[in-house]
Amino acid sequence: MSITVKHLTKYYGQQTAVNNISFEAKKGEILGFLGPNGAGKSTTMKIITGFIPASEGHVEVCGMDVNEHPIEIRKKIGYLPEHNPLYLDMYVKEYLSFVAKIYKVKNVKARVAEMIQKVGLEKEQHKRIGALSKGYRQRVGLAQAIIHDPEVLILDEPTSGLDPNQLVEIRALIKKIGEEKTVMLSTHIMQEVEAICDKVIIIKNGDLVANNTAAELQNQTEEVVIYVEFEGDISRNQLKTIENVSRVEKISNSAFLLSGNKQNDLRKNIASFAQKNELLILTMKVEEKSLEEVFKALTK
Ligand SMILES: Nc1ncnc2c1ncn2[C@@H]1O[C@H](COP(=O)(O)OP(=O)(O)OP(=O)(O)O)[C@@H](O)[C@H]1O
Repeated sequence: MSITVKHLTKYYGQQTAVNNISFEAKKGEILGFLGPNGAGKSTTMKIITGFIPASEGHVEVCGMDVNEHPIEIRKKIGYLPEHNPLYLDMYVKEYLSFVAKIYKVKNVKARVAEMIQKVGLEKEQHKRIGALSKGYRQRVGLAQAIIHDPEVLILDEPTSGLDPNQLVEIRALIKKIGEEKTVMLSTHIMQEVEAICDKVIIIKNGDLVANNTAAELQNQTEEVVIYVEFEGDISRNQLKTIENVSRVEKISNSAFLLSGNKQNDLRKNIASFAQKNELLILTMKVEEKSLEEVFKALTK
């Protein structure tokens, strides 16, 4: 395992920020770490990277305890903190060389040039960091996180505040990096998880509420929703009489969303209802429950 977290708890004074959570990430996996504001994501990431100590529990990175091997662990981890603490007065190349030297990277000049190319900073490489846009600062943050070729990358909200184009580019970059490394990234954005993550962990008020693949999460719900469109107008009340239909939502006079329990195949009941009432069905399809809705249900 690249990351093993067992019964991790963190108290800040009286407050329990992380409450007895356990999870693992395999080598080469991209793990999405989700939760509402204040759920405990940054706290967990800071403990994994060895920046703050746990109150209780055990964290291993690449098979090593983070408390027992703090220096070794830092060589194996690349970390992009939530508030990417860049030195704004330094130039891009100067800063990356500085970081490379801290990590005792061999052939600093070549490595910095390689990172600049990898994260797409060629055009901005001679600028002062303070003069860069948010998206380019994030790229500098990513470059510093991978400059020492770590096995594990911890990225705290790497795409927050980016414009839609930058978002797509940074996601693609993370996905590419994830082909070789284990990545754990925190986010509020469900689509991000759908787009790049192999596994999803959701926390709420410090408690772990889900640990699944994105597809498993989508299937977790008991409810099925079916979109039906009839040839003519039909009333909501009529549709409510269909066996096992628990909810009817009107889209138009002839189109509705019918909900029921997954256990019952509502489509058959809808079809026989239409037949009995001599109605013609133009469209009938099962609606995919979005991960966004699953997230809302688990964290409300
Ligand atoms: N140094 C600290 N001292 C006291 N309380 C803290 C400290 N750091 C975090 N907290 C509290 O711990 C809880 C979890 O915070 P954390 O930053 O880990 O959440 P998060 O999930 O990363 O939130 P966000 O999505 O808003 O960044 C919050 O209630 C926060 O106020």
